[in-house]
Amino acid sequence: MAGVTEIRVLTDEAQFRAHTSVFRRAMHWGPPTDEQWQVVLPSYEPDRVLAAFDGDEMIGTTQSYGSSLVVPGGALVPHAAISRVGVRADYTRRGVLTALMREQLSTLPDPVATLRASEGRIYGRFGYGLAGRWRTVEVDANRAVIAGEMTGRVRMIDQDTADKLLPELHEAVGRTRPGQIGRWAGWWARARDRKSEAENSVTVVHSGPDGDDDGFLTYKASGYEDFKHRMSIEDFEWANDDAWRDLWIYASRLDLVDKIEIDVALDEPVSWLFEDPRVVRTKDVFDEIWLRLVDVPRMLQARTYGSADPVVIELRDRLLPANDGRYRVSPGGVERVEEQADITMPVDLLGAVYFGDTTFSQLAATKRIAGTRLSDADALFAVPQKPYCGTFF
Ligand SMILES: CC(=O)SCCNC(=O)CCNC(=O)[C@H](O)C(C)(C)COP(=O)(O)OP(=O)(O)OC[C@H]1O[C@@H](n2cnc3c(N)ncnc32)[C@H](O)[C@@H]1OP(=O)(O)O
Repeated sequence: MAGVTEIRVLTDEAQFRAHTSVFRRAMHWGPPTDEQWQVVLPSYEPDRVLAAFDGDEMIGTTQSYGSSLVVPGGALVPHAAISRVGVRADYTRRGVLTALMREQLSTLPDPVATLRASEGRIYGRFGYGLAGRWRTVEVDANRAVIAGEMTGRVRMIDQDTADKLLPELHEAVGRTRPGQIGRWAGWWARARDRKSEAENSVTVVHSGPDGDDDGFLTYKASGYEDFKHRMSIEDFEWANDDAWRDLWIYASRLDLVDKIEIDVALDEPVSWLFEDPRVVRTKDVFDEIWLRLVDVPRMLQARTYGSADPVVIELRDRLLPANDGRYRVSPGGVERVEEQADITMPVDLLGAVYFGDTTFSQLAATKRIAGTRLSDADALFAVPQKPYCGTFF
């Protein structure tokens, strides 16, 4: 659509509302009502909203939310959460999204971006790699026995208290695992609204023996049948193993609950909690984090590495050529070099291995990358914990 599509930064509320409508239409949803719009508005952050225009008509959208991201080793880096990507159905497959992505990536203030993809084939070409997945598990609550008692205390809080406490608790306990992100004001506004719609949404907070709050759980029940419910855990964060285990004890001992459903990290050891590990069944594994390394040198420096001999990676980045080049990765850090490369790969696949959800050897087996010294690269990028975000946007 060269020559017709113009990308503009949107600045006022009327444009933001049109932006939401164009995106929602692309998703086959209707425009927001006045009431819905009041909930959506706080998610529009100045300088982060882009739209494609054909003359005066808005035909495509994208935006980002300012956030933070935990990388392997525990550092927190500024992060753009990308959302509301849509192109009007009468303008698709003419390069509108390509123009939006180009502009967005070249103007982002953050060194890294992530998104949740509606389809698996859209974002690789723009340098996003599938970097983390979640596992949906179902627990048979009737047979779910956890031996022993709680070490701390769980208390139920009302909605007003949750509105104040959860953002603070998330800052304190919800940004420890690689892949977890800071939540922005608009995210909390949507979460509050969803909870007020579901009148039976409940939040409990955990405190340890010292009395300090160190975890929380938000859940709701549905599907009442034969006096039993299905319980969905919608938000669950903790600072330590005791808080995690105590909150699971609470959930598994709730009366009138038949099944518990929750999305967890691939390596969360839920089955080991229960006397009978078969009470936990994996229903699905699905992609969660699509990661775009925007400033590759900075992001490679931000994470830590395992011990192995150094490896030189030659990187190609079609949309951000400043990232092109060779990087020598060693346990002590990363530097740009001119020497011969061991492994050659595009930026989306560097995103895929960045959190350690997949490995260089696995990608080489599929012929997606080529190279030698793959096991050294695997050891350098190996992580003790699988990535998981747990914040949907
Ligand atoms: C983070 C989020 O918000 S996820 C939500 C994403 N939005 C949606 O799914 C809403 C419905 N879909 C849409 O709005 C549009 O189809 C979009 C945004 C996915 C794509 O927009 P388009 O303007 O058609 O993309 P564009 O024309 O730039 O396509 C670039 C390339 O990607 C390919 N492509 C685009 N969308 C898809 C897709 N859904 N499946 C497969 N290939 C695709 C195109 O074929 C094209 O390939 P080419 O360069 O080899 O010719």
